[in-house]
Amino acid sequence: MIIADLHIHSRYSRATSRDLDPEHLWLGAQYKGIDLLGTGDFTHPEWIELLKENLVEDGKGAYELRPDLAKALAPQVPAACRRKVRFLLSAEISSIYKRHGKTRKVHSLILMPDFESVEKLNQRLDKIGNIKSDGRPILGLDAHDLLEICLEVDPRVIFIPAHIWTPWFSVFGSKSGFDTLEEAFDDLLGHINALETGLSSDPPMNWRLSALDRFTLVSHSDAHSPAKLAREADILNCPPTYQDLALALEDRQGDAFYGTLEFFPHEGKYHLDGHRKCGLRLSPQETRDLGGRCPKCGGLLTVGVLSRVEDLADRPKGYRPPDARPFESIVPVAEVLSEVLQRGPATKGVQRALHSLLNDVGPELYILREAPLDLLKKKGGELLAEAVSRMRQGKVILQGGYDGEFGVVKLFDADERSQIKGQKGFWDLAPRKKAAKKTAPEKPLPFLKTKRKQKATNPEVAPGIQLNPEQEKAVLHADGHFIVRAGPGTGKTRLLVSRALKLVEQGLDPEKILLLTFTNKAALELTQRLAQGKKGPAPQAMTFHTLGLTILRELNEAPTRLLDGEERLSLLKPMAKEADLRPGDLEGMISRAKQTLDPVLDDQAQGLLDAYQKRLDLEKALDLDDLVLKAARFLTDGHEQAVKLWQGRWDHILVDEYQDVNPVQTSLIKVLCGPDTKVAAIGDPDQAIYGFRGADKGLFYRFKNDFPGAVELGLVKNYRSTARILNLAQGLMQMEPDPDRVKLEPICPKGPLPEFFTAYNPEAEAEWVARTIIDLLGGLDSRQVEAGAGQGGTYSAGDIAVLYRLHAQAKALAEALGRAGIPMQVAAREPLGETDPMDFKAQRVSLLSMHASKGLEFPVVFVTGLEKGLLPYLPPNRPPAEMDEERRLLFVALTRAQKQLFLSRSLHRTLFGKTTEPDISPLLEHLPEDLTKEVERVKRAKKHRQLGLF
Ligand SMILES: Nc1ncnc2c1ncn2[C@@H]1O[C@H](COP(=O)(O)OP(=O)(O)OP(=O)(O)O)[C@@H](O)[C@H]1O
Repeated sequence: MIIADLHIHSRYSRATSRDLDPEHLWLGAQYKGIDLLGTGDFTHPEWIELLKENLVEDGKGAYELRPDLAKALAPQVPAACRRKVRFLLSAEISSIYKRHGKTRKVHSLILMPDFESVEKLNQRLDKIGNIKSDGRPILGLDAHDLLEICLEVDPRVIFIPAHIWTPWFSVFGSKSGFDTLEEAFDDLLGHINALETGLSSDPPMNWRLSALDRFTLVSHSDAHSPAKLAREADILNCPPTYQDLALALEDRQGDAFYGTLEFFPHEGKYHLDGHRKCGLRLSPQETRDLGGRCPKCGGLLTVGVLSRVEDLADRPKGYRPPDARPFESIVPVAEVLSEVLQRGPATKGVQRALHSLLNDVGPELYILREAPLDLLKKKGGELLAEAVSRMRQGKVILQGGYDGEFGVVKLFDADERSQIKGQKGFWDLAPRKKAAKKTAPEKPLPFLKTKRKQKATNPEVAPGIQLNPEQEKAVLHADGHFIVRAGPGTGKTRLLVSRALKLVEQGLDPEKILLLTFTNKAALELTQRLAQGKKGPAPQAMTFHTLGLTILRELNEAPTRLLDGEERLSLLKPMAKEADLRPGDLEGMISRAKQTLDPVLDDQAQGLLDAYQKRLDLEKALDLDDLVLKAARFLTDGHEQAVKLWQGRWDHILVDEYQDVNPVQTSLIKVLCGPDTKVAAIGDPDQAIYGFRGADKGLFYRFKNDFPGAVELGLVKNYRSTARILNLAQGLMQMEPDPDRVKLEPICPKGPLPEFFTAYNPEAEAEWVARTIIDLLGGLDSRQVEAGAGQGGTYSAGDIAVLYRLHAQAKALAEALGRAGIPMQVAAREPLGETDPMDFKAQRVSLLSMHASKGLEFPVVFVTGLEKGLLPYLPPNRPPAEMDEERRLLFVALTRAQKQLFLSRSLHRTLFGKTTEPDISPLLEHLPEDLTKEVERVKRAKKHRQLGLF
């Protein structure tokens, strides 16, 4: 028989002992009596490097400590404890994701046969999330998809749902788990052969679920320090190799998997139910009687493992399946000695006694399970022998743990103890100073004390949702051109798609309908929504650029080369130098000139534009601006043939985001109109944010002139944001009066007040964002949950966006979120290179610029850097950004939020190498104070420790 402990952590995991390196693990395994040990944390790049240096293959399918290291350490191992220790490569991954509308937090234990497969897996995971900041990384990846990736990397993977009953972080967890394994793993469940039962449950509890019969029930320590190794473990009846382990777990008939060593589940932190804050420990029945609410504070009770098992069980208490494996319940030797000696398990006295037992008797598991009682009596005294004997017979006094509070397992009560002779062992003990303390209390974490209660506010939007009367009016509008003025969240995209589909439904050929938008992303989204649930051809959605290119191609005017932004800039650089201009400024000037058919330019500008155009002509190249410009010119210049081809090709042209059009785009639309073409434009002048690029929101107001006979419609019902978010956003816009603006009507409830945080510097601001996100996610690990973060948890990382004015702000934010282990992605400015297909599925916090947030929505939005200089942006040595446009940009940012909005600014800011102490953004200066709630200020930035936030 061999003992295996496959789930442990290294020093690279959060809140673990510094001693967790390969050498200490090797020593620890000998003291405990472990033959086969998981390495833990193989996803961490530094740990895996260390493992590669310090472990060698044993030639049979496992790893061992490098012989020279083992030799040097050998004198530290008592002769009675010496054994061969093998390692297998293991890791734990935390998946936090939304599935079927609920946030799930599921931990998985993964074993891989060799370094090669580990590296392949790490390469894939590295593309999906942050595996560098924590040995137990948090990914926004569905546990099912994680298993799929593992299987793709190496079908030999051993994938074990970890500690399956813990309330916060497991597949059956009461807080964020599933009711069945099928729900969690679908089609891939067949690849799972084992389940880890965790400290708070033992085999008899698991036997009550017939759904678990098919699985091997395994137990491991999940140790965060060498002392905790093997507090639970597997007993195997096979050689210590990867292959044999895999077979043992798979073969439920054979006896290669013998059984397990178990904690008394009562000692686990989540055995019973209760409310730690209120000091309430409850049985499952009591919880049920109380309706799941704490009678003292009314808060939700934490439902423990026993309750959860009873809820899901289909068999009575005491049922034992025919092929159930044996198990033994053990109490760690240090805890036994702590009772015998009546001092804390970590005290010197207990440690000394432990060492002498290791020398005289053997490793801890041998002491607990096999050592003759006579020998224990001889080496440790009668009380020790009695304690061990009681433990072996299960004669223990139990007080169940609950809501993060460890339970208590005692071997004697006070009277019994004094009746047994030879109380002390034979160890030489210093006088006792303090009463024994069972476990060191865990330090509370510095969470913000802002309490937030979350209620679902937005109505769940089903695909076939009803249009409201104003939307319907626009969808069905039949007479000529029209423009819809519609604020944020009023359903503009929905309206466009519905109108296009309605026209098809009414019998119009889909080819006669064109939808126009600005970005590839928006075009793709429209295309997908148009295709949804429809068979046959759908109307076409494309960008203005694509339209321009299509027209030029058909007219045989397509360029041989198309210059992207970067190529254009490098072409402009020498010209800019000569003219003593910044390349960016020259590019802006040229681009703006190309947004109108007849630009009015001064001589210098005209000269530069001509010179640039000559270079393009030489290379037979066009830039992106040229696509629309050239197409529009070709058609407006009266090329008869071309006009014939294109005019009236579409009966309906639907234009999204009309506030962002430029004069060339409008000219193109106009020239495409035949006598029967109807243009439907939709937009929001309050969201016009591309004036700096040549967009002209005046065109929105001039629509009726450009498209004669047009009428104006409006949408005012906002389906996205809570009333309080809208109050703030609309309050902001009052500084830009517009008699035609209509007040938005919130459909969602009031919601919480947006919170405003003032930080000392950008790092502190970023840390606040990270802490608040952890709180919103309900904690990323059990320490955070136990410190009070568990009240949140209705959100997943994908529900959250952090917005900033400049990409330069992203660094501090990404670093803080990365250190905290929060799954996140910084929106790339340029198109991404190669991405993992699973990348699209991963749920992460989005870090993106306010401009890039246009058209998106998130349940929770942070808008950071609300300072003068950033908003409005005052670039050094260049004209300041236009105040009104910056206000609209902020309006766009605020109105991305559905349920919760957080705002922040910093008292110091370093930009372009200069540190300033900026005032609050002047955009916010005149806002009534009661539109936001000020939250705690951070005075000084804390120095970062390796553990980041904590
Ligand atoms: N009639 C409706 N009933 C319920 N929900 C709706 C309705 N119309 C739109 N919505 C929902 O309102 C939200 C906002 O819609 P959409 O994204 O189309 O807004 P938008 O007007 O394009 O916003 P923005 O201008 O800010 O980008 C979406 O979640 C959408 O599903």
